[in-house]
Amino acid sequence: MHTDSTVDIGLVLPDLLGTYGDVGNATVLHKRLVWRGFAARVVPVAFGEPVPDSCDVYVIGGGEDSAQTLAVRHLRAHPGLQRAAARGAVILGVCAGLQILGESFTGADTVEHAGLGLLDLTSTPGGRRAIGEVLVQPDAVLAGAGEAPLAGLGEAAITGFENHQGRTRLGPSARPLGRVLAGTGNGDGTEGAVQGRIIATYLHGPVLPRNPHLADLLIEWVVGERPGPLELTVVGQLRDERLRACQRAASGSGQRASGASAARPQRGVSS
Ligand SMILES: NC(=O)CC[C@H](N)C(=O)O
Repeated sequence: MHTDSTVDIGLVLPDLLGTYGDVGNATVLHKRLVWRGFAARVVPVAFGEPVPDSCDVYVIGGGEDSAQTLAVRHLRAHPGLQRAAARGAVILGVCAGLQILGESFTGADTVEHAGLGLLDLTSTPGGRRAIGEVLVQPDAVLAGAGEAPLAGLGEAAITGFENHQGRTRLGPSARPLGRVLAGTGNGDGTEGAVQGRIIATYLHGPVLPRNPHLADLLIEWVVGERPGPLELTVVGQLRDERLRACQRAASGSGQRASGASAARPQRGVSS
């Protein structure tokens, strides 16, 4: 159980990394904590400010290549996030955030930029921009032989919206968040990355309002116990609507990812 009185949610560089409402991920964590009776606050960290290492959980969103390059320079110059990760802080990275948390990324400038080295992954530009709805089957269901399922995430599908040029290759220390059933994700049939208490994904939406089970997994890691259920009709409606849109994309178009997952049966896809 978390012992401090207040859960601090670090909102990392929302002025640079906040495309598609990604800052809403911090709002969702805050609300879902407060509704369960936890004291919580969002701690925005603006460009130019030092990065505190004291937060319990950090969210870092997406952005265009130029903003992403500025952001990584800032985060390397003020390594509070890296110190927090070393003591086990929970981190959610989205799109540019995913790439920044990795070992390196190459953007439109064709320069390889060093990342923060918190995730064993590298990102390089793909052939065409990946844009559209994404449907992901969590590895909790489709863990490979010898792989332990990602405890706490359950079988429910993850949905989101992607818009990125980068493709990401995971190293042996990271595992994917799931398998792509519609969309592109990492570009090899997998989506996102999990390593220790860090989860990263290409999914905007933002991802946490659309996937409350993912929000609650992060909260479980932060507070040290499984949070109780929240019955929120509007959240269920949003989830159902976005799942239907993703399933249409999965069954219809040429949006499917290249890679093994596209051929996998859609067993266990649930909300
Ligand atoms: N949406 C994003 O965060 C984009 C990330 C990165 N600039 C890319 O295009 O791959």
